[in-house]
Amino acid sequence: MTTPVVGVLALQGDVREHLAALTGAGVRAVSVRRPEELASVDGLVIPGGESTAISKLAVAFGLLGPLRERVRDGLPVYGSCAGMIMLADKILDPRSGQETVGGIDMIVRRNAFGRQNESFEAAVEVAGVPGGPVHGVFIRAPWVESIGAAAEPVAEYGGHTVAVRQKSLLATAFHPELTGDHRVHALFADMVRAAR
Ligand SMILES: NC(=O)CC[C@H](N)C(=O)O
Repeated sequence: MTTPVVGVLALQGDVREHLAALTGAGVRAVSVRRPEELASVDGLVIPGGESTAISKLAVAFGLLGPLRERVRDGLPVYGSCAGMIMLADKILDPRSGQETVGGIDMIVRRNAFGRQNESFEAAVEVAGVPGGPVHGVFIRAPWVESIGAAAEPVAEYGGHTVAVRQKSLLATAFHPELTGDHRVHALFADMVRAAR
């Protein structure tokens, strides 16, 4: 089987770090900025950054509709932090005009762990990631306020769900792409291979 091609939505956020982590996890990583680019990938990462900006740029670049369509058709997608917010069916405190792609049956609270200067790092056990806890970097991180029957919590921190999986969709409130540990991206790469 050929190596899967995984895109990173390159509108705003830490795109380069995800490209590097995906390469480290053994897939071919490419930037996605246009609908034609989205059409040709086997999986997609929505990076950390600012979900309001990513949402507005997705609309401006004509990507929101195609993103929703590909998610509906089963495209594997992994979202970290702002990307988790983009994958939520509902967010509690959207800025005006903020849209999500949706796909995961959950309600997410933005900036739930506090402001930039309340960012923190913690060891987090993630179901499906072997070899012990991952080093979770939480930067103005969301948490999952509530989760529907279709979705499965795969990590908790401080009494809150901080990672979720629903079929071929994966979301983490933290940023494994900033740590040099590629195990979460490797889990996602396996999900992409399984979906092909
Ligand atoms: N590190 C992050 O991606 C922060 C997410 C940001 N708080 C948002 O609402 O989009």
